[in-house]
Amino acid sequence: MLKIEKLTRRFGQNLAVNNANLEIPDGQMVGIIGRSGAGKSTLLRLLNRLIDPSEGQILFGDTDIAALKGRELRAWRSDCAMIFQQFNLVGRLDVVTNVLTGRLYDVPAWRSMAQVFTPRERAFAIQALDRLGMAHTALQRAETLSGGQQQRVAIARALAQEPKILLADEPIASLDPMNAKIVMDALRDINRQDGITVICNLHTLDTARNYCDRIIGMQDGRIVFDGTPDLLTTQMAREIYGAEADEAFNEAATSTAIPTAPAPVRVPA
Ligand SMILES: Nc1ncnc2c1ncn2[C@@H]1O[C@H](COP(=O)(O)OP(=O)(O)OP(=O)(O)O)[C@@H](O)[C@H]1O
Repeated sequence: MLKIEKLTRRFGQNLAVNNANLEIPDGQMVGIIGRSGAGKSTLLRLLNRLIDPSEGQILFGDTDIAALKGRELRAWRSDCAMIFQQFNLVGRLDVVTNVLTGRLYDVPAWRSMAQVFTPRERAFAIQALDRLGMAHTALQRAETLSGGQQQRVAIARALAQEPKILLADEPIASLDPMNAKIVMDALRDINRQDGITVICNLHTLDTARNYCDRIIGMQDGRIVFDGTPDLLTTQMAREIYGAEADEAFNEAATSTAIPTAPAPVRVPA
């Protein structure tokens, strides 16, 4: 169980996360929605301690996450893998090495600097890639992959950490609908098959509704909705998104619906 109590993060006078309380049982798939600047990314970054809370508590079981330091903090960051909108792969490195960096917390410094990994670690990385349908790209440089493929590699890298929680910060915001669906299906499979808790910031409402057991709505740093998708009325969703409601409701733009025809190919001039 992940529990946050009165969690607050200030940037100067700005309350990015304001007195948030949540209990997330193991194995849930949670979508966080809200307009730009609502505090979604800050909440995720607090959870894996990329940033520190100004006030409040983060508890995982009996562990006080906000108090962790040094090796224990590194172990928590590894337990709590994160994927990002922009994938954050090292473009000039091959795919399998990118995935292996997911295990660096567990590898002595000299081996990580020299990028020396054991056959067992390599086999584990290939297995993670295979789950995402990406094993055939193992020796390709990451920068040669499409955005959708890069995000699948980023998920494989997260899996290589053997996390308990997977945090995803707008994982499909840069992807076309077909790739968005592949990535969301992969996150759901990992959640269902491995029992890993998935907490995912999502901009489009229909994606949150289609994939998540639970939706959390944020507005100006506060949690203003917390419930199952069927409890989120259109009126409530419109209030959460405010001026961005039309964009968030616009399924054609970034939703996970499969397009009926292939996207047009742009021919270079
Ligand atoms: N490092 C920072 N320094 C100063 N202010 C910050 C910082 N990070 C976030 N903020 C502010 O905190 C608030 C919440 O930002 P956050 O990125 O968490 O929102 P968000 O809901 O994830 O938005 P988006 O969907 O645009 O990513 C915003 O007002 C933002 O400007």
